[in-house]
Amino acid sequence: MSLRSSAIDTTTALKNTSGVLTLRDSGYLSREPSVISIDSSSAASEAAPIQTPTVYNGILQRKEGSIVAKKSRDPAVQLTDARTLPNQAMLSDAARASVTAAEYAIQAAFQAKLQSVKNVEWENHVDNTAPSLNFTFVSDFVLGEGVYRPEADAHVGCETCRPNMGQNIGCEYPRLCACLEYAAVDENRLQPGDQARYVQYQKDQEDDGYLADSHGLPKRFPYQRSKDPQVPSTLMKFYLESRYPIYECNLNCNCGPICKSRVVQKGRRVPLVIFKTANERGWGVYCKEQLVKGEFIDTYIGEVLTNEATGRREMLSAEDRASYLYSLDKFIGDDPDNDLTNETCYVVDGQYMGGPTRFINHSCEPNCRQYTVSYNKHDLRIYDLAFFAVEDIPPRTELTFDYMDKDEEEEEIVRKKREKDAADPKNHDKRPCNCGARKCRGYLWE
Ligand SMILES: C[S@@+](CC[C@H](N)C(=O)[O-])C[C@H]1O[C@@H](n2cnc3c(N)ncnc32)[C@H](O)[C@@H]1O
Repeated sequence: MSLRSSAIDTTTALKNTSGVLTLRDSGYLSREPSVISIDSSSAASEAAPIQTPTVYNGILQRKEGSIVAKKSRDPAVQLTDARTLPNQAMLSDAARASVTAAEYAIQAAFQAKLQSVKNVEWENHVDNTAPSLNFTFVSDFVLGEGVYRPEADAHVGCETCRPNMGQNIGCEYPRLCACLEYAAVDENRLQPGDQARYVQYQKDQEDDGYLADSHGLPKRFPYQRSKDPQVPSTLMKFYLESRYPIYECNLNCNCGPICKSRVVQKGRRVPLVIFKTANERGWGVYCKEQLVKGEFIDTYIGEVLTNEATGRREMLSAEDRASYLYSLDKFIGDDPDNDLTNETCYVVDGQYMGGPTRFINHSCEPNCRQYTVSYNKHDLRIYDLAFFAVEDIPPRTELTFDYMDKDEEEEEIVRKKREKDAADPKNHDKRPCNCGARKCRGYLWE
């Protein structure tokens, strides 16, 4: 599971059936001016199929929160062919105008957007820009058309567990807790009587992967009490070092809210800052406080799209644009019905909607990693993408993760491969990586 090398155009013009051009956001305050153009002939036709606008000759006015295209009756208003914009007169006006006022307005507008997000600030010590206004902070996944997710009250919870259990480690029934049905087996706690069952489990794993039946075998709880009194809990070493999915207890579990198997679901508690990087990586994120190894940071959220909807967005995108796409492909191959494939799995798009983690940059030697966290073991399509610190991270250190989620390699091996890749002309169109790590692979995506 990795961040996809894909790009989405930031154009947000949507034309609804009433012929009104609606901006999904305050795009007209955008730092990068966008030319919005519609074909005036197709605008008149209610019944015409929605198509990408091409040319606009007329006036734009603000109406009930939308930008509306309107032809002027004033003969003094000259028609402008939008295909030739910006024209020479506009360019010379722009060259003379001060941009300071616009920059302040954009900064203030972004600051206003941030008000809705607890414990997140932004700063820029590099230039006067602010992050794109064409982005809305949300607090959960926003399901796109054709995306289905069972309601939280339909999740299967652990019934054997008693209220207020699990204060130390988890539900305290490592063999029986229903939530741990697919959790990693704890080989250290196998009893002699488990042997035959364990051999069968290993065979099942070949076919069923993460969904192999491990009922009755001792399982690993995901979290442990932290040594730092400021940090409630940290991810267990096994999970931190593996890519095994983490199963947390849910709304329907008997164990109650203080069970230790509830961390990611309680949300971010650390203060984050979105900041402008100085080396062509756009915006990045740091935490104002010290993070300890295994500490939960936040989840990656955004619009959850079908693969077709993602493909449509990708068609419109420019190749060199930043990518915010995350495929939810963790359980491909484990689905007993084989319905889940690269073509049918959902994709999280953080470009237009998301949280502060959508600004986290890539590093080939990262200090964070993204883990699969599920509350509904029967839903293989939607789960949380949760970031944890994989080392102690001092305050104000940029947070990074590996977009390709690669295993660590020896520096010398990486160096040789990087040099070979750099010499290969077929790599010259690839996006270069500016992470600056000693083990940098040279490119963001393969
Ligand atoms: C998920 S976004 C991260 C936030 C982004 N920097 C921004 O300003 O919105 C991913 C994009 O950030 C840029 N990026 C992230 N890490 C980078 C790196 N190590 N080197 C170069 N560009 C990077 C690339 O444009 C990439 O497509």
